[in-house]
Amino acid sequence: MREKKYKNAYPILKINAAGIMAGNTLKARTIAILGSREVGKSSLIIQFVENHFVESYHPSVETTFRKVIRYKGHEVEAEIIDTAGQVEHSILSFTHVVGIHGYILVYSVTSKQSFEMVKIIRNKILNYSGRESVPIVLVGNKMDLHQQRQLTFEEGKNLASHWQCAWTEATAKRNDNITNIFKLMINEMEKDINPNNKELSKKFLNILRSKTFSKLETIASYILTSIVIYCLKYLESRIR
Ligand SMILES: Nc1nc2c(ncn2[C@@H]2O[C@H](COP(=O)(O)OP(=O)(O)OP(=O)(O)O)[C@@H](O)[C@H]2O)c(=O)[nH]1
Repeated sequence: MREKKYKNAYPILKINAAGIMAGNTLKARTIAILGSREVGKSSLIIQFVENHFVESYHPSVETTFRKVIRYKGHEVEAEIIDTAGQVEHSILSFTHVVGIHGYILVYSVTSKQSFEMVKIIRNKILNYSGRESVPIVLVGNKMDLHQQRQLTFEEGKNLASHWQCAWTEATAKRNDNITNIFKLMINEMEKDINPNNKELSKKFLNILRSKTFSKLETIASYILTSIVIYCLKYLESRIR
């Protein structure tokens, strides 16, 4: 496997343990880009960081890029990890969830298999992190390849609404929606760190629902057990 060389690439995987406030507004955020091979992960990053498109394909070795992103009046120092494409036998390691603030999960609109792979990857992330949800932007790349499309716009959109995450289609080749992917990512990460009242009440309601549910189950099984005991005692007294 050849290692790609890029202007702004740092051939290291040094991950911050948490978001760091440097000065007043500069925040550091670590983003991992995951997905099947050849879906265009490196191309998306290179287009975003270096403003050009790489036509040739070389399988990636993990590489880290940095870019300062301006977002809602703040500057975010993004560390973007370009991972090697995931294949069935090598999906994700534990290092991909340590110190990562957000995930860009990429599929190609020309590959159903890559769409299935993002589902597997998300499950792995949730399992490793032990969380019910993490900040995710789902990206359907290669939207310029109309003739080769295997996935509709709606399929991507529906999956994202099921996961309650951000989603967009994009094309690294035509440079469409690339900056938007990273703005969506920052938005998702900020929501996760500073949830607004609506999101807080949603989370609270979910907890309440699950607690109420388990409470109801306990009460129901208590009542049922009491009835059975009462019936047995009644039968016993009748027999005597
Ligand atoms: N038509 C088209 N081709 C693209 C697009 N994005 C990437 N490609 C091409 O798809 C191939 C794979 O792109 P990469 O960026 O290397 O894919 P990757 O996901 O990083 O691949 P791995 O390193 O194996 O994980 C390259 O030949 C790119 O030129 C796109 O938006 N449209």
